Amino acid sequence: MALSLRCGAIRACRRVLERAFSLRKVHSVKDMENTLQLVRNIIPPLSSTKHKGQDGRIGVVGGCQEYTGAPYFAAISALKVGADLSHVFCASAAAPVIKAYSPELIVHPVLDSPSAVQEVEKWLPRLHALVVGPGLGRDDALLRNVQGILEASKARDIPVVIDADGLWLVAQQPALIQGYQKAVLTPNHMEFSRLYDAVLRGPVDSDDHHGSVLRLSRALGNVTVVQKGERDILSNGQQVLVCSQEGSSRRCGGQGDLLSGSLGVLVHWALLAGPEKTNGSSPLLVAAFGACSLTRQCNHQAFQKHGRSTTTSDMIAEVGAAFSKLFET
Ligand SMILES: NC(=O)C1=CN([C@@H]2O[C@H](COP(=O)(O)OP(=O)(O)OC[C@H]3O[C@@H](n4cnc5c(N)ncnc54)[C@H](O)[C@@H]3O)[C@@H](O)[C@H]2O)[C@@H](O)CC1
Ligand SMILES: Nc1ncnc2c1ncn2[C@@H]1O[C@H](COP(=O)(O)OP(=O)(O)OP(=O)(O)O)[C@@H](O)[C@H]1O
Ligand SMILES: [Mg+2]
Repeated sequence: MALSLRCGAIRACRRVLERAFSLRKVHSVKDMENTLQLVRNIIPPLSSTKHKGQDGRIGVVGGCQEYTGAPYFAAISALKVGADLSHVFCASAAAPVIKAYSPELIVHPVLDSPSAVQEVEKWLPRLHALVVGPGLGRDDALLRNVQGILEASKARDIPVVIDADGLWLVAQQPALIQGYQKAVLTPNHMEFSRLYDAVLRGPVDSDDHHGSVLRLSRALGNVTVVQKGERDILSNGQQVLVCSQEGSSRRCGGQGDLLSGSLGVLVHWALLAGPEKTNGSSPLLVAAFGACSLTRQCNHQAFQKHGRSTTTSDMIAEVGAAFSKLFET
């Protein structure tokens, strides 16, 4: 009798747990779908009445002697997502290489010039968003110039996506973006730990990913933070979103550059669309969710075709189809 009661209780308990688990799963899939719908709302319609430039003029600040692939991946991804013009502001040694990768990019060999800040500043009135950091490297003189470019961008209220070595700079000087509401940071695992340690003066709590992203965002004055990983965790210090769009197990270099370049365009579109299109959610969070989903979907599609040999170029070739699948359904 006692035994059968105990078995019954265990079965009931198991049912409750299974239900709770499946509800949580359904709920999170529903959340993802709701947020994808908000991304669809911010995408500008294609129209025959628009002129070149209206759907986005994006600048990537990065590229040095060692790294030419990263700024190329970011800038070409911006174009493939739907920007009309994509500029790269890089060190002089990187410029001919990046130009040779693609005739579609506008490449300015200015970052190591003594007048780098003024050279980039001339273009700022014509740019809708900047992506700062892919392939920038950590040379002190270049970083000083990028500091000036960030200050000039903030003064003009230009949205900035900060990635890779741009995050290295922010970890040295968090005040550079403290409280800037048009900044989105896209750290990978290492970049997140470095930034967290610099800003919160302690190690990340590896058992509390959501809380860690939320705390970093709050400590930076509600700057939007996207922690990339097995699941991407996004926060503006008030809300936390999780993107677990199916990708693959292939982790070749350059996927983060695809994400930051795409995000440059989506941030511009989201801010242009305004909060009524995002149903009260932060436009920057919606844009970031769109870029994370798109990158992971590109990874998924490329992996279906190329398996272990998948590279970031294969993922970029999937941007159009992945975009249609996620956002033009
Ligand atoms: N083709 C190119 O030109 C590329 C250049 N890149 C550039 O390379 C520079 C350095 O970027 P890194 O991302 O290497 O930055 P870091 O120098 O901070 O190194 C990150 C390190 O962390 C490791 N790592 C990543 N995820 C991890 C995890 N979950 N757990 C433990 N370790 C982990 C990586 O293997 C890497 O060695 C940047 O300028 C970046 O833009 C990259 O974007 C990749 C492609
Ligand atoms: N374990 C994982 N499983 C699935 N997707 C992942 C995983 N880790 C990262 N990603 C995805 O890969 C993309 C790039 O993240 P990653 O952490 O590789 O950036 P990164 O290190 O900055 O890349 P890059 O080489 O361009 O600098 C993101 O879209 C992220 O969601
Ligand atoms: Mg990176």
